[in-house]
This record gives sequence, structure tokens and C-alpha cells, in this order.
Amino acid sequence: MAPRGSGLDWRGCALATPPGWDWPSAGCPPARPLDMASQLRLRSALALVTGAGSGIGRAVSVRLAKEGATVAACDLDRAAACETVWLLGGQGSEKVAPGGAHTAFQADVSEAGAVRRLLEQVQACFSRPPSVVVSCAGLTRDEFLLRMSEDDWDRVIAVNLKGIFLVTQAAAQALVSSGCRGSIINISSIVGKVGNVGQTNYAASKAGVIGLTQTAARELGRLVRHPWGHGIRCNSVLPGFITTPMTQKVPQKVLDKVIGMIPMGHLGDPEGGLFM
Ligand SMILES: CCCCCCCCCCCCC[C@@H](O)CC(=O)SCCNC(=O)CCNC(=O)[C@H](O)C(C)(C)COP(=O)(O)OP(=O)(O)OC[C@H]1O[C@@H](n2cnc3c(N)ncnc32)[C@H](O)[C@@H]1OP(=O)(O)O
Ligand SMILES: NC(=O)c1ccc[n+]([C@@H]2O[C@H](COP(=O)([O-])OP(=O)(O)OC[C@H]3O[C@@H](n4cnc5c(N)ncnc54)[C@H](O)[C@@H]3O)[C@@H](O)[C@H]2O)c1
Repeated sequence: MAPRGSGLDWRGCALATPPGWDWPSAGCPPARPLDMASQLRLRSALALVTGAGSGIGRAVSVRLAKEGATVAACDLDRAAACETVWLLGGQGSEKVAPGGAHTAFQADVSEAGAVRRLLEQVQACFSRPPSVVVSCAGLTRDEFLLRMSEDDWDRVIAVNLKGIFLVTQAAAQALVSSGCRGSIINISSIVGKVGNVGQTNYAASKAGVIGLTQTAARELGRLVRHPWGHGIRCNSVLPGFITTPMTQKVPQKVLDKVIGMIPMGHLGDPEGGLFM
């Protein structure tokens, strides 16, 4: 039984309406009606998205829900995760998630205990492990190498790299112990390949995500039952500049420089508008 006031219901599920939460009165668009085709592709999937409270993680949550998945939206910021669930059609909105109600969860992915509890709560809530896991949680603490503090290094590595290690490991352990296949997608960055001025910490974390994911793919991917093969796909994605709160902190003169290098002449958008 979750302790009173913990923001969790009797099953240990995060309340979609945490105590004191003031639902946005207007502004958030209702979930768009679903066309049948898009509902079918992921209708049986349970998707865990970290960093679901903003930017790319919110856009990923919306797209997964549009294709029929049930979304467990996790974020350090519980209110932001709840707002994402509200955008998906809210708790119990069977029409948007045939497989069950989307639900918000709060966790700091850099903390092992929090990630372990997160996977426990998700499985308690949905009686199964997530078959899709998208790790979007991340942050920047940009500074030139000559001036970067140890704390700025440590925090970025803890969230962006160790966080993905913890979520990937916990999700894979849950899938393996349930004999389920799955797909784990880790969000890296082009910076992990080419580097970027002012981002030694961030670039190292994102390069680490690439190597971690490639190794996890080798260990978990085999369909045939090896001591290490379990039919779990692992891939990393390396976006370029995408307009989100993360990039809004970048000095305009830097954005102007980078935009000058982008053939389309503008940053990407989280919804991935390929035809704009
Ligand atoms: C094959 C193509 C190669 C592409 C190369 C680079 C691609 C990078 C694309 C990144 C896309 C993914 C980003 C994604 O993962 C999400 C993010 O990480 S968003 C955050 C990105 N962060 C940055 O780009 C760092 C931006 N810089 C800063 O925040 C500050 O400059 C800081 C490092 C904190 C230092 O601040 P300070 O006030 O001390 O200095 P200034 O801002 O005045 O800068 C001094 C001069 O340095 C130039 N500068 C700074 N950062 C960059 C940069 N990233 N790229 C190029 N030049 C940079 C700045 O323009 C100043 O120049 P000048 O003296 O001429 O005015
Ligand atoms: N925006 C870009 O240009 C860009 C490009 C390449 C890669 N990325 C990566 O994509 C991911 C999402 O970035 P975004 O632009 O949407 O950023 P964002 O700041 O809009 O969203 C990041 C989310 O992660 C959450 N978060 C931060 N630390 C956390 C923690 N310890 N535990 C749980 N949640 C935490 C934040 O609360 C926030 O909701 C990040 O990993 C980022 O590095 C972004």
C-alpha cells in the first residue's frame, strides 16, 4: 500500500493528478482523433519514456500514443510528466490507449534506487514490463573545458550516461525475467560523434551512450537463447539541433552560426516535421 500523500495510488502507480496539481485550464490541445491505421501498429505495446515531460520526450510520447501504445511517461518533474499524460488524453482514456491508461511517473534516472522503483511501479501498474523503452531524459551544463567545474562534469555524466545505463539495465532485466522481447531506444546526439564547443561533458556522455547501446545490442539482441541473447533490440538516435527548452539556452549568436551550417536553414522540431 503506497503511503498516503506519496502521490501514488494503491497499486503504487503515480497519480495522474498528484496532490495540489492544478490542471492547465486551457491551451493544451486535446489529443487529435486517431485514424485506425495508426492505431494498429503499436496497439499492444507498453512504452516507457523518460524525459517525457518536455521536448523530444513529450513528442515521442505523443507519437507512440497516436500509434496505439500505452505510455508510461516518466520525468524528474512529476508535474511535467502529468501534463504529458494529460496531452495524451489523460488517465483512463481508453479511446487513446486501447492497451490501458497512460500514466505519469516521477524518477531521477541518475539514481539506481529510483530507477529500480520506477520499473517496479510500471510493472505493478500494467502487470507487464515495458516492451518499448525510450530514454530521452538529459540535460546540459555547457562551459569551455578550461573553465568547466567537476560538478558540471559529474552531473551531466550522471544523468545522460549513467541514467541511460540504469534504465537500459533495469528494463532489460525486467524483459529477460518475463521472457519478453523488446526495443530499447537511447537518445544520444550528433555531438557525441563530432563534438561541440562548450560541451566536453555533454559530448562525452553522448558518445558513451553510443558505445553502451552498441554493446547492449550485441548482448541482448540474439534471438537464439544464449546466456546473453534475448531478442531485445537496442538502438541509439543522434539528433541534431531540435527546438526545445534545452536549445533555448544556447546564445543566439551560436544558434546563428549553427543554423548557417544546416542545409534547411532552420532547427528541427520535436514532432519531426519532415515536410516543412
Ligand atoms: C559536420 C558539421 C559539424 C557541426 C559542428 C557542431 C554541431 C553542433 C550541433 C549540436 C546539435 C545538437 C545539440 C543537442 O545535443 C542539444 C544541445 O546540446 S543544446 C546546447 C548546445 N550547446 C552549445 O552549442 C554551447 C553553446 N555555447 C555556450 O553556451 C556558451 O558559449 C558557453 C560555452 C557557456 C561560454 O559562454 P561565454 O559567455 O563564456 O562565451 P560566449 O558565449 O560569448 O562564446 C565565446 C565565443 O565562442 C563561440 N562559441 C561558443 N559556443 C560555440 C559553439 N557551440 N559553436 C561555435 N562557436 C561557439 C561564441 O560564438 C563566441 O564567439 P565570438 O567571440 O566570435 O563571439
Ligand atoms: N534538443 C536538441 O537539440 C537535442 C539534440 C540531440 C539530442 N538531444 C537529447 O534529447 C533528449 C531530450 O532533450 P530535449 O531537447 O527534449 O530536452 P528538454 O530539456 O526539453 O527535456 C529533457 C527532459 O528530461 C528531464 N530530465 C532531466 N534530468 C532528468 C533526470 N535526472 N531524471 C529524469 N528526467 C530528467 C527534464 O525534466 C526534461 O523534461 C536529451 O537526452 C538531449 O540530450 C536533444
